[in-house]
Amino acid sequence: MTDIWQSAMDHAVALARKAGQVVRDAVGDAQKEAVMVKSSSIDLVTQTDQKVEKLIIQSVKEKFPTHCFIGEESVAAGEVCVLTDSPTWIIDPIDGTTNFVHTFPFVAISIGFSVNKQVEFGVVYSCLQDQMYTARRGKGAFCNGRPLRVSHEKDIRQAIIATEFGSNRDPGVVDKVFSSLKRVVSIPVHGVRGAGSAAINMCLVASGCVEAYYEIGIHVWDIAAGSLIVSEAGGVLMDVDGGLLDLMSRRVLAANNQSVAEHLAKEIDAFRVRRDDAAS
Ligand SMILES: O=P(O)(O)OC[C@@]1(O)O[C@H](CO)[C@@H](O)[C@@H]1O
Ligand SMILES: [Mg+2]
Ligand SMILES: [Mg+2]
Repeated sequence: MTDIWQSAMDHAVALARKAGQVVRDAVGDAQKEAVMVKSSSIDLVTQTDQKVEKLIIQSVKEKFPTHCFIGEESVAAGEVCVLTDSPTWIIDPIDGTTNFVHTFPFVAISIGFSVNKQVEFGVVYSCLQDQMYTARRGKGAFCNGRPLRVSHEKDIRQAIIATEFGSNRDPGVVDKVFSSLKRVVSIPVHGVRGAGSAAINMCLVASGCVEAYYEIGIHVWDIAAGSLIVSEAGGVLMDVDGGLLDLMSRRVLAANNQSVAEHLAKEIDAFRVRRDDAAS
């Protein structure tokens, strides 16, 4: 049976590769680039983020003129951020802009594609590592064409957990982030890591390198593609409170299996943040 979204997915992979070249060409010069700030002094954006998002959206518009977009830098420029049932490209042109600015080598282009609010395919290109992660709903997840499978570990005490400190440094939020982290470290788990990119953290879960990843404060463009890559690699997704994942809620927990996920959810202070689709 023909896959109606195959040509869109092929286009996404080609665009991610092209965008990755733009990012690789710029990374050495990133420190010379004007680094601008968005929601806070540590929420960074560069001209390369904006250039890559334009490149992707322009090309998709030419090929699929009826499709919709949620793009990180377009939303920052005032576009609405609402996930509808229409075919929608959900784009993070550089996930890991802080890494990009500092030449820390985990920088991804993340492209998710949803229809009826369900992610149909996800593409995450870790461009400095030249690792192309892809997933098509119902057809598995791959890295550079090699099938991905989550870790078999069932005991969270034998696990590595990925998380991030986030870009909200309000003292009350920092307290909550650290109290969760203290509980997780004290389970005790084998270790805690963070790549500085939600998309890459999710690909690490899908690859079996880490058992789980959680974060509060991410956006839909950080996790749309990665969420399908995790589930197609056999993993589970949920809200940090153990409920159903809501792509717009800015909270995510991805794990290799239900038992690790549920144990982790019990340790997290699941505070709420303003939703991506909150009316502005
Ligand atoms: O603004 P960017 O680079 O697209 O993305 C933000 C982000 O890198 O920051 C978080 C770290 O707190 C990551 O989990 C998330 O993906
Ligand atoms: Mg991001
Ligand atoms: Mg970004």
